[in-house]
Amino acid sequence: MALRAALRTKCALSGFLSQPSSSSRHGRVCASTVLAAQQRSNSTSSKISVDFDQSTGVAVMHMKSPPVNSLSLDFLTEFCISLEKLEMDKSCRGLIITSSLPKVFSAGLDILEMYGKSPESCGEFWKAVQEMWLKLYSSNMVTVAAINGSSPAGGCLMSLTCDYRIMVDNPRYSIGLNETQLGIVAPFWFKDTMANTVGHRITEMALALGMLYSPAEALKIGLVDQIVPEEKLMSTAEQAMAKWLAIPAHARQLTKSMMRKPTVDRMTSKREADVQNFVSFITKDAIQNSLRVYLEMLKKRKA
Ligand SMILES: CC/C=C\C/C=C\CCCC/C=C/C(=O)SCCNC(=O)CCNC(=O)[C@H](O)C(C)(C)COP(=O)(O)OP(=O)(O)OC[C@H]1O[C@@H](n2cnc3c(N)ncnc32)[C@H](O)[C@@H]1OP(=O)(O)O
Repeated sequence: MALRAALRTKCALSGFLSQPSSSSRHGRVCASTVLAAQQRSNSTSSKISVDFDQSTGVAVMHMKSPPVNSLSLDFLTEFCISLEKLEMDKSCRGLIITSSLPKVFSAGLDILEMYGKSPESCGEFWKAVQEMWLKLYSSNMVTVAAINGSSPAGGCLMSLTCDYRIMVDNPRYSIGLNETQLGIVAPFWFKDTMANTVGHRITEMALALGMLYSPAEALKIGLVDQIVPEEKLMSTAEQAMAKWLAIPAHARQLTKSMMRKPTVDRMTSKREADVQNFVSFITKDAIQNSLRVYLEMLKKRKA
């Protein structure tokens, strides 16, 4: 509810995909300049910026929340607002999600939202995570993840909700649902999303061992669809997008719905119980202790 309220308030306050400003009142301008301005629009919030090209119907969402694009409540709220606005704009048919930060696509859920927080805060946070997944997994747009850095846990989930994943081929980057390494458990809908992509057995091993895969390994098991050099990432994403957009929209959307609806329905039917499960699990002393140890390990690794 809090997320929905925040969405309503922010939507009312901020103009999204701000109307391209015509410079014609300042005198004569080149027609192509005006056309280009009319065809592109930009929206920026503190953690997300969106470039929308009306001539292609494709928006690029840049995650820009240093240091690691962790999915905090604020980040998720902004993310969902941006997504909802794009979804409502009938001229927007495709979305590419990428990171503006070097080396990291997204570090996954913000651990600080789960550590030392009240049950109420944890509950609100979890609802925002559910909302992000639901919106992306059932989006009518073609969604492409352009993964230009590491993408553990919630970052991997975000990528998995897209229709197509392209990752930069850099062996320093990794991707996977590594929750068990933190002493926590990926919920059933994280598991379902991965199993829908790479199959049951690979998911079983990957989740149990908290596997993080290099781009080449991820390609091998089908966790990503393509790996490319960094400089080719966006052009490859645009090519993939064009291929998906060439399919008649209603046929593509119905097919996506047919493939994903059982997973979405399962999650939505258990949504409340899932929040309760999360809150009771994450606030346990033993789990809090595991998160503390993991946070310390992250800090030590840095030192
Ligand atoms: C029965 C079950 C019922 C219900 C379900 C219950 C449970 C729970 C399910 C929860 C599902 C959880 C999903 C998640 O996403 S958990 C998050 C997992 N993420 C990670 O493990 C990633 C950790 N981070 C890293 O590995 C690296 O940071 C990364 C991304 C490779 C980048 O490396 P680098 O560029 O070197 O950056 P640093 O490591 O130096 O990090 C910089 C800075 O950021 C802090 N940080 C990193 N990741 C996170 C994070 N996820 N959340 C919060 N903060 C993060 C890090 O500590 C550094 O902080 P500093 O203050 O030292 O600058």
